[in-house]
Amino acid sequence: MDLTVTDLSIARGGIPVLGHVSLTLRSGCALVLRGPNGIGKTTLLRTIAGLQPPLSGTIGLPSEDVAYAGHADGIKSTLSVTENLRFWARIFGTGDIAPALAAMDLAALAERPAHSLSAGQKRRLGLARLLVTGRRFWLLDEPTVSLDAASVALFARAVRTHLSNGGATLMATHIDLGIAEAEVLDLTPFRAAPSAAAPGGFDEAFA
Ligand SMILES: Nc1ncnc2c1ncn2[C@@H]1O[C@H](COP(=O)(O)OP(=O)(O)OP(=O)(O)O)[C@@H](O)[C@H]1O
Repeated sequence: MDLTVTDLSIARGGIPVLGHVSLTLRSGCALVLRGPNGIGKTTLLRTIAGLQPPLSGTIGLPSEDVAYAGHADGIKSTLSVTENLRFWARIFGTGDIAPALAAMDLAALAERPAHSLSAGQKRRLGLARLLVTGRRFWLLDEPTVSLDAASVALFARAVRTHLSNGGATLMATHIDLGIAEAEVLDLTPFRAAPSAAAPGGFDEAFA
């Protein structure tokens, strides 16, 4: 089954940001969301991930098949790298964490408490989490923030492997991951017309 988004309109903090977005993401494919700061890339990913409702339109996807990696890494700081991954493997009902440790070059850091990792190492752990979910559709918001060139290359390889195993990725990123088959969707033409904020609308508890 594909991930389909049809005629979706979305808001953030009560203010419409994007209107009438449609896209399809098929197995084995990567789609990159582009557009200027504030256009609504994060809001679109959050909506597709089910973290907020759309204003209108439909999202057709098997929600149990989606893994979302947002700006926060979702790491438990008092647990070690291994314990973090085992925790997520249990949540998602998967088993072996060794391939995820290897893919994101975390084996040497396996017993380190997560709070002692550098920003880039934490990001690698957050991305390794995707690998233990066993989920087919990865929704990724700026996945390469804090990563050095070698780690970006590791991540790009993990994405390519995921695609070749029938997975798919929808990601917002400003950098070129060198994934030849990736398509690009520029959200600029879907910017919502300016309108008044909904009553009480600006701030959101869930930023
Ligand atoms: N917590 C929030 N409460 C209210 N408005 C918000 C909140 N977070 C973002 N916004 C606004 O929603 C709009 C869309 O923001 P969003 O983060 O989706 O854009 P983006 O394309 O991901 O931006 P960037 O490239 O800077 O990450 C922007 O105008 C932003 O100011």
